[in-house]
Amino acid sequence: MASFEVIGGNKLKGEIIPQGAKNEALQILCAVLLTSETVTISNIPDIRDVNKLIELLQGLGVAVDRISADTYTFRADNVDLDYLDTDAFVAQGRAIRGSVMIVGPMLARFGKSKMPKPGGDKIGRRRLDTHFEGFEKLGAKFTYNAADNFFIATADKLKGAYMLLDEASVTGTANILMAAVLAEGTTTIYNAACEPYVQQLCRMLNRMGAKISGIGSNLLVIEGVEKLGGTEHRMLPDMIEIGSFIGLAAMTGSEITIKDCQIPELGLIPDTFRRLGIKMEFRGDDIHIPAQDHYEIDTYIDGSILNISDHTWPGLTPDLLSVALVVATQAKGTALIHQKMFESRLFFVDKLIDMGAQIILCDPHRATVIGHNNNIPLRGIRMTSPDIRAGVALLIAALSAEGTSIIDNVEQIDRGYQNIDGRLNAIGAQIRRI
Ligand SMILES: CC(=O)N[C@H]1[C@@H](OP(=O)(O)OP(=O)(O)OC[C@H]2O[C@@H](n3ccc(=O)[nH]c3=O)[C@H](O)[C@@H]2O)O[C@H](CO)[C@@H](O)[C@@H]1O
Ligand SMILES: C=C(OP(=O)(O)O)C(=O)O
Repeated sequence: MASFEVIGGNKLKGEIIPQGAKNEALQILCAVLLTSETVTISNIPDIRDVNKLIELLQGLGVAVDRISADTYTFRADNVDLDYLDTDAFVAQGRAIRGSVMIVGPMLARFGKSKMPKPGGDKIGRRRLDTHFEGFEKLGAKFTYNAADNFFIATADKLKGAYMLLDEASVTGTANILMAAVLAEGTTTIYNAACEPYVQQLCRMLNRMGAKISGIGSNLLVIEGVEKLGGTEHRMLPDMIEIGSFIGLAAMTGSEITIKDCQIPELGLIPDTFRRLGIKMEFRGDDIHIPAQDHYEIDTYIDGSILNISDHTWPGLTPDLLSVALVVATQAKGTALIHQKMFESRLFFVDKLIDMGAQIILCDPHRATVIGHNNNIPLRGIRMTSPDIRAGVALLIAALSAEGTSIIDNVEQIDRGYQNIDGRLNAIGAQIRRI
């Protein structure tokens, strides 16, 4: 288990380039299974979860070539279905959440798929019903083996169908979509998730020959096609990393320019941080955050307390609430952070309270944060990173704190942030991997 030793209190200064989007990458990589032709993907982040998924694809027989630091070609012309029965596959599937999205493409192209309960953050219940109910609507037979936690889906030929998803699941929508593109006839997915990750997947599938309309909405219509071909795809910058850097700049009073952000794809993210008092300027496609000694949380028109809560897209992504929460600890004013989707994602506030933050955990979903207006710095402590986004929030807290912090279990952060210590040290942070 690796740790970070963080010497806090330094102001950072400079430019930082966001990595390619982790959650988009996990979808896009699974889609290479839909064709026997070559798919070239660029801006792939070099992070643990993505590398593990690439290893899983290689295990399945996909030919993978790294043609530059962030660009790979994939060719799934010799897929080995027997690999699904190996211990290596089970270990790889269990390691990451994104592995579940091989089920849709495998089912569509080979009529068979299985998957152990996938990994990912332990942030509350993460059910997969939406995925498998969708496959069943397309005519697949689904069995769940409770003894070893295995999901199995088979189908002779998938048939297009109308479905109203029980929830707008991000990976569920991607999975069903990847099955539906090769189904016979028309599929309609209502209450579909429409995060930029899903939009990007739709665009890539259309370039491969799929016929998907309604992209960006919660109503996707897919006319099935016989086969898909190769394509090229470039990942968007990671919007969660961009939001994390905005929060980092505010908490450390730093002047940072985040390069090439694809600002129109960021939805409510910039405005959410603005409401927490963070000033930012769009310079072309860069986001410039000036050094600010103080920032003040907005209130609503009637003077009531700001509530930052998650929602399915185009609402605010739940993956940035931990960062918003840590930012509020040094703002002037009060905010209520309401994590609606996951019931175990706010428990990390214990560590922030130990560092001196004023937070009341109202219940598992809600925390009230009373900011210090930067008058009382957080104190460095030893802590463990419970999940990827709490991990980065704690790293931001440690970088702003007085003294030295140790953050254990930084593999959680490495799941989704590429060389974060190296990149932040390059703009003035003091982080040592121990
Ligand atoms: C690999 C990947 O892409 N992971 C992301 C994906 O996870 P993932 O696709 O696993 O998450 P889902 O969208 O399925 O659901 C997330 C949670 O929200 C709940 N829910 C979902 C939709 C809804 O309308 N109502 C509702 O309450 C679900 O029950 C679940 O607890 O989307 C999540 C929600 O944006 C993100 O946190 C994860 O980072
Ligand atoms: C929860 C997340 O990831 P995963 O779904 O891979 O656990 C996340 O990216 O914030």
